[in-house]
Formats: sequence, C-alpha cells, structure tokens
Amino acid sequence: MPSSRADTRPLAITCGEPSGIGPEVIAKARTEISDVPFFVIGNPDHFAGFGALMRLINDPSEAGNDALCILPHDVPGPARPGWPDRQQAAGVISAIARAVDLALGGRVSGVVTAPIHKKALKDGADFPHPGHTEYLAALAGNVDVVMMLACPALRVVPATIHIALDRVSTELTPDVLETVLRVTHAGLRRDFGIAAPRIAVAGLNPHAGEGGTMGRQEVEWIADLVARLAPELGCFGPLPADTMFHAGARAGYDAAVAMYHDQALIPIKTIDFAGGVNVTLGLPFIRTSPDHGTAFDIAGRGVADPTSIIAAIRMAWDMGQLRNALA
Ligand SMILES: NC(=O)C1=CN([C@@H]2O[C@H](COP(=O)(O)OP(=O)(O)OC[C@H]3O[C@@H](n4cnc5c(N)ncnc54)[C@H](O)[C@@H]3O)[C@@H](O)[C@H]2O)C=CC1
Ligand SMILES: NCC(=O)COP(=O)(O)O
Repeated sequence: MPSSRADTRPLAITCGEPSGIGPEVIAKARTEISDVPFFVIGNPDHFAGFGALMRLINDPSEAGNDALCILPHDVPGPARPGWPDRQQAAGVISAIARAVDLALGGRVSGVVTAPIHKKALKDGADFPHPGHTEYLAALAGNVDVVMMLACPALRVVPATIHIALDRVSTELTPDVLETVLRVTHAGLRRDFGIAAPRIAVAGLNPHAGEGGTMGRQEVEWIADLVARLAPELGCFGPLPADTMFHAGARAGYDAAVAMYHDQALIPIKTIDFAGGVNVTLGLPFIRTSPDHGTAFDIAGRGVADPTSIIAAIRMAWDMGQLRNALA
C-alpha cells in the first residue's frame, strides 16, 4: 500500500568548486526556499558573505529550513573567485563521495551537486571522471545511468556524454542506445510520474542521414533498434535533430534522446538556461544539479542567478516525496 507520510529527510548539497558561483547560488537558494530541509557538505568559510544565516551541524538529522546548514568538510583554504586552488580538489571530490554514502545509507532524501570545474579537479587531484554523472555511476557500483536535462518545456538525454565528437560514432553502439532508452523510460515512469512515456530519438547525421546519403548509422541500425523497442519503450525515430525541438515538435514527446552532448544541451540551454536541471537517472538515489557550470567570469560579483539550483533542489525534493509515496 502506498505510504501517505512525507519523507522528512533533508537533501545533501555538495559544495562544488569553491571559487565558482556554487556557494553564492546555494546561499541564495536558502534565502528563497523555506519549505525544503537541506544542508551543504563543505567548508563553512566558503559560504560566508552571501546573505544567508549559517548554522553548523554534525549530522544530517540536525538540518532544517531555518538557516544554511553546513556539515563541515575538509576543503582547505580560502575561495578565490575565478581561481581554483589545486589543494581544494580532493576535498571537492570527497564531498561528493560523502553525500553518496549518506544517500546510500538512507540518511538523506537525495543529493544535489553544485558545479565542479572538471579541469581543476583533473589538475588538482587527477580526477579520472569527465563529470559527476560518471563519478556517481562508479560510486554506486558502475550502474547504468543517463544524464537528463529537464525544464518545464523540454527533457533531453544525450546518449553519449562527455566525449570528443570524433569518438561519438564509434562509442554510440546499439547496446549503448538501448540501455539509454531503457534507463530513460524507467526514469520517466518512476521520477516524473509518466505512465506511458513517449521518447523521440534523434538521428546522428544531418537530416537523420537522408536515407543513407548523409551518413549510414540510421539505415544500418538506429531505425531498426528504435522500431524493435518501440512497443515496449514508446520510442520513435530517428528524427532529424534540427527540426525536433521547436514548440510544436516538443508537444509530441516526453523526452528526446539525442546522440551527443551538444545536440541535447544546446536546445535546452537555449530554451531555458535559468530554469534547467540536470538529473541523473538510473542511480539508486536521487541526484540533481543546476544545468550551469562554475561561471568563473562572474564569480564573486554577487550577480549569479540561483534559479537553476532552486529548480534542482525542488526537483530532488519532489522526486523524494513521489518515491516515498509510492514505496
Ligand atoms: N554540473 C556541473 O558540475 C557542471 C559543470 N560545468 C563546468 O563548469 C565549468 C565552466 O563551464 P562553462 O561552459 O563556462 O559554463 P558556465 O555555465 O559555467 O558559464 C556559461 C556562461 O553562463 C553564465 N552563467 C552560468 N551560470 C550562471 C548563473 N547561475 N547566473 C548567471 N550567469 C550564469 C556564465 O557567467 C557564463 O557566461 C567547466 O569546467 C564545466 O565543465 C558545466 C556545466 C555543469
Ligand atoms: N554539460 C553538463 C555537465 O557538464 C554536467 O555534467 P555532470 O557533472 O553533471 O556529469
């Protein structure tokens, strides 16, 4: 029988890159959200000066809505806006691992990650992953995950994520695409409450290959794969990517699966950069993130817009309530 009780566990927010806009937007989010308990894993010094009342906690159970609650974590040194410190990289990474431990242990209702600077983590701590998505999948036991970017007007999934363009056509295989479609379908049902998702699949090549004249993947395997999975997963395509994101086309699907990073992220960041949320589907816990990065060019100026992290916090919270209600 579905549970009628709310999930009252707080969300854990990871500090992300201290010299980016993460601390500022987290603090701003706290001043605007009064109905979601959350706490940050990070160095309290990095969150001072952004207008939020702060309270240090020793355990997630002490988190509330009254202040920006901080679970202190060893991310040493001051934050210098726009200038990442190599000595902070290990702490930024271990804060993510700590949040995952709390989530896997059932101590928090979900994890929201503030932006990391991938190169700073590589330079400072030889971070072997291209982003959170891949790191979280590894921490969770190498599960199959997909990256979804979601806003009220559009949900998109890149089938390949942080790889160079010249690797896309070899790394995009039938197995990869089938897994992405399955994880996307399951995520739409579980976390977005869509009973029978419709998933539009983009072609890889211009005009979805134009019958094989502009690329062969569509006629050689993508169309057959999509057709085979259609009865089970509600997928259709491949569609020409250049014409599947206008408003009329978007009305025909619940999510679009694109073949590579920019094919998916350009439309959503154009439509709703402020309100987009990055959500990882397939993990054994909830994870969301703002769609933007560390924005070094504006860090420390007080002008960062918290809309995306607010949407990320609300989405994680709502997903937690939905999962709890259905448990
Ligand atoms: N979830 C994550 O950890 C993400 C991390 N990144 C990382 O962030 C770093 C910088 O990436 P960029 O491509 O420069 O993208 P970015 O999103 O950091 O910045 C792009 C442009 O948007 C502006 N902008 C971004 N967020 C804003 C906000 N909240 N308010 C006002 N203006 C905002 C910036 O000032 C900049 O002009 C890279 O290392 C990238 O990998 C990027 C996206 C997500
Ligand atoms: N372009 C999206 C991005 O970089 C976020 O990636 P992740 O860190 O959430 O895997």
